[in-house]
Amino acid sequence: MSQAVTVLGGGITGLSTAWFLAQRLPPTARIQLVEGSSRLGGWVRTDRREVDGTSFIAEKGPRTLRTGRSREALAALELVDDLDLRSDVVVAQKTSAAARNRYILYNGELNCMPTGIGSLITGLPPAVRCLPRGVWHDLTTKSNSLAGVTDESINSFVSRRFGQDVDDNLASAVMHGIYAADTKVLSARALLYPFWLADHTGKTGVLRGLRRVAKLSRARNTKHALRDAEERYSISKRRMRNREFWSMIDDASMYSFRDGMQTLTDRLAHRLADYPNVDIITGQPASQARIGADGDAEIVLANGGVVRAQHVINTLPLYKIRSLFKNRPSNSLLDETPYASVAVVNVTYPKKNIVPVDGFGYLVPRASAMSSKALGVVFDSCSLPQQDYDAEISRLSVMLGGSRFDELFGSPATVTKDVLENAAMETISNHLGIKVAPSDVDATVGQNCIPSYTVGYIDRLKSMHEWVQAQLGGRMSVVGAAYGGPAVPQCIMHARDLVNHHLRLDALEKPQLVSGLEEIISGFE
Ligand SMILES: C=Cc1c2[nH]c(c1C)Cc1[nH]c(c(CCC(=O)O)c1C)Cc1[nH]c(c(C)c1CCC(=O)O)Cc1[nH]c(c(C)c1C=C)C2
Repeated sequence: MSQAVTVLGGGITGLSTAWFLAQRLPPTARIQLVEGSSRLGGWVRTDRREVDGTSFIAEKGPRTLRTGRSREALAALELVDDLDLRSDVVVAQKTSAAARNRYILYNGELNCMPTGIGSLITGLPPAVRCLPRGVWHDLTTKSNSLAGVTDESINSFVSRRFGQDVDDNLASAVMHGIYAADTKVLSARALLYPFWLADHTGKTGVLRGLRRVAKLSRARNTKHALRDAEERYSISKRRMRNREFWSMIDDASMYSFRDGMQTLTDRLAHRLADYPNVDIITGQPASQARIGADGDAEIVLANGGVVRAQHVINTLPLYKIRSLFKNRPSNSLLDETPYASVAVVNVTYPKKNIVPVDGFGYLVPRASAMSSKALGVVFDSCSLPQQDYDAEISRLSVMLGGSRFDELFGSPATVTKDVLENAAMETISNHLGIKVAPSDVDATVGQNCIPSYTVGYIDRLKSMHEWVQAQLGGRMSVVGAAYGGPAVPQCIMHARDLVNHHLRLDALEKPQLVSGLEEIISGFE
């Protein structure tokens, strides 16, 4: 058989993986992307809605991407550039209210997060007053990490070093906004790695230890000096070619596309379809993965069809990978990783500036959980007004559920739209005081959409590395939101890194001891 690589999953990770393969493999190599549902894009989904002749978008998943100089931000921007989406990009400038003002719900009021040292002079809002005390506590208290403990919850870590209030009012809110999960279960070692390391590798506490950790990580990064230099060179060439785009990005704190995030996945899907050596199979879930008689990897589809390849890049969520292997040995990451379900309720008003404050939106910390069914609200029209197309509208998104989904609304599989939409309207009325009737309300449930990196995650990731290597005789690797972080740019960067890594090792043609997790794991060493 001529070279063939199969990509399982047609979300942002699967599409990006197929794209990097198509870019780097010769045209004689077959690339087969298998998606179980009839739609590509996964959790990235932008609905177009129309009310009284006004058309607008409703973002159902991730809605903005971060700019900046991190490898992941640049990987996503390079992809946007290569897909010729530069003129579709809309940004929130660094100086905009959306970039500067982020709120936390505290005692029923919106408290604006400090943006700099100036906030100390203007006065800190009540939710944040615990922070200077917490910083002082960390600076003046020697390391109190427990000997022999290899991980702990973010709640335990933050309250041990900075005080319980800092977790109750601040850290829990931030983690709701990213993982829709509680800091009492999330891993400090996995999600706050530099801070956790600073505490565990010295006696000075977290903040004083950070300088030492930065030095260590600079020393470790020399390992990647060549790669980093190549990446810097590639960006500088792009800057020369498309000055206007890159300088717009330099001034921005986040971006999306005029017609929403799905622009990115749609363009990937269209460009992939143009490659004669890429086959996209939709509406056929993979039901089994096995080794065929000739030693190649085989993916059995629900209709009985079989897709053969020398290598399978599996981007499915862990709960779908579980069912692909008959009589498989147990694995703690596969078997024990919970996923959060989030309901996004898009609410549109026939009027501009409906929200009484300007900003990105607000998050609900644990301290306010009893007085709120929502995890947070995003002020979409304030963040990216370009997406309103000059219409007289205001768009908001209310995020519900997460770790309290079942307790508040029952099962995400059976909850009705009405229940969620009523909870969203109650949230908007109680927290923002908006009483006027919206022109459109639409709830969508993302069932099991965000993996929770719970305590012990890194050890489980290492065990997954071995488990993957043992499957399909070295002909499978994994990449996606459950490993190197759930943000879209992280998924894109890890897809690119995996393809480059496997090409270097020739692992896409011949079986090798690879898992796709090598670089992610080395980041924790
Ligand atoms: C559908 C709800 C989601 C919640 N978290 C995520 C989604 C898709 C995933 C996520 N959200 C953020 C990050 C970090 C991004 C980064 O660091 O670059 C991730 C992985 C941050 C974030 N949170 C909210 C927004 C609008 C953003 C910016 C990125 C994005 O658009 O996803 C708002 C928000 N998201 C959730 C809640 C509960 C919430 C509350 C206001 C859950």
